[in-house]
Amino acid sequence: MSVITIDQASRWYGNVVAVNGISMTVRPGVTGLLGPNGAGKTTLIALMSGFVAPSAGTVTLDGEPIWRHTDAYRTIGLVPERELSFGYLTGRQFVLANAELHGLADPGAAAERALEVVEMTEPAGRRIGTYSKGMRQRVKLASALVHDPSVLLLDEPFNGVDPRQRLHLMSLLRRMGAEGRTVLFSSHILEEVEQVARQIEVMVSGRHAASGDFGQIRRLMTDRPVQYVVVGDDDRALAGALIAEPSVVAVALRRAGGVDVSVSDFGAFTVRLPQVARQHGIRILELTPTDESLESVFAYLVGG
Ligand SMILES: Nc1ncnc2c1ncn2[C@@H]1O[C@H](COP(=O)(O)OP(=O)(O)OP(=O)(O)O)[C@@H](O)[C@H]1O
Repeated sequence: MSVITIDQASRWYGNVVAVNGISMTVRPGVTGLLGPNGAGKTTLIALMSGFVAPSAGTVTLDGEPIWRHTDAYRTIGLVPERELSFGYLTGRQFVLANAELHGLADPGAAAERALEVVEMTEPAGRRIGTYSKGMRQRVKLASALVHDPSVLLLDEPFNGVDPRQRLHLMSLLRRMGAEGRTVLFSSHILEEVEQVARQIEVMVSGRHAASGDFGQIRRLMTDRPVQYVVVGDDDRALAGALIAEPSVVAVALRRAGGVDVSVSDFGAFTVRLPQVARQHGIRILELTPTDESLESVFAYLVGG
């Protein structure tokens, strides 16, 4: 069982601060590192895998600093975001080369075992250049697993992977976590993180913006001002009734039909909307959130 502890860690490149005073603990099981592009996820993963040194603060594995610590490297497997540039090698050759680099006693057996875990034994004799995106991800995962690490770090592993392969990868990560490995993966998609991770850490603009299980993060993201379009069978009456609600901060009739509603208290609004409609004899035909993009959620978290 391995634990990564990040304590007030920062990393800057010239005057760009990629990671800014982050403290978090990554324990066995699956953790999702959620944040928009450029949030510093790749840099934080590089700090955790010992690829870059913190400019300030510490990053430790079971109490030992990771940077320049060979034993830590033997415990960590990294699946980087970048594409494999070894298209001319077969999957098997690539995984075997990694097994040899680790100086394993029986690299051949280790490579076969890792290929089997990711279900790539059959296509392993083909060149990587002929693989689909999902297959390339699985080969990267096999090479990260070849030395049986207790920590597995994956940078955007689901990017560009088709839905079937995505489900396969998700169940693999869940299994790794259930086996007691410390698994952390980054993503900019909340739904993706929710499906796999027990613990979610949110990063925005280099900072640690939130931490919790998916229920807590979901609540945090929904307890924020939200915009809706509500369409009823009498929009003017609906607008009049809604503006009297304390959970509503603004209403506007839309030219195309329906009412734009700004809501300050999402929970109260969802309870009150059907009650208000019933009281005024209005039928609600449609209710659509209009600013559910993750960017607006992140903007709220940073501001808040
Ligand atoms: N080697 C580097 N030299 C200079 N700036 C860098 C370097 N690596 C990262 N940065 C900068 O640090 C910030 C965080 O980048 P990082 O790649 O860690 O974010 P990210 O959350 O992984 O984003 P993405 O998902 O787009 O890769 C960005 O502003 C980036 O331009």
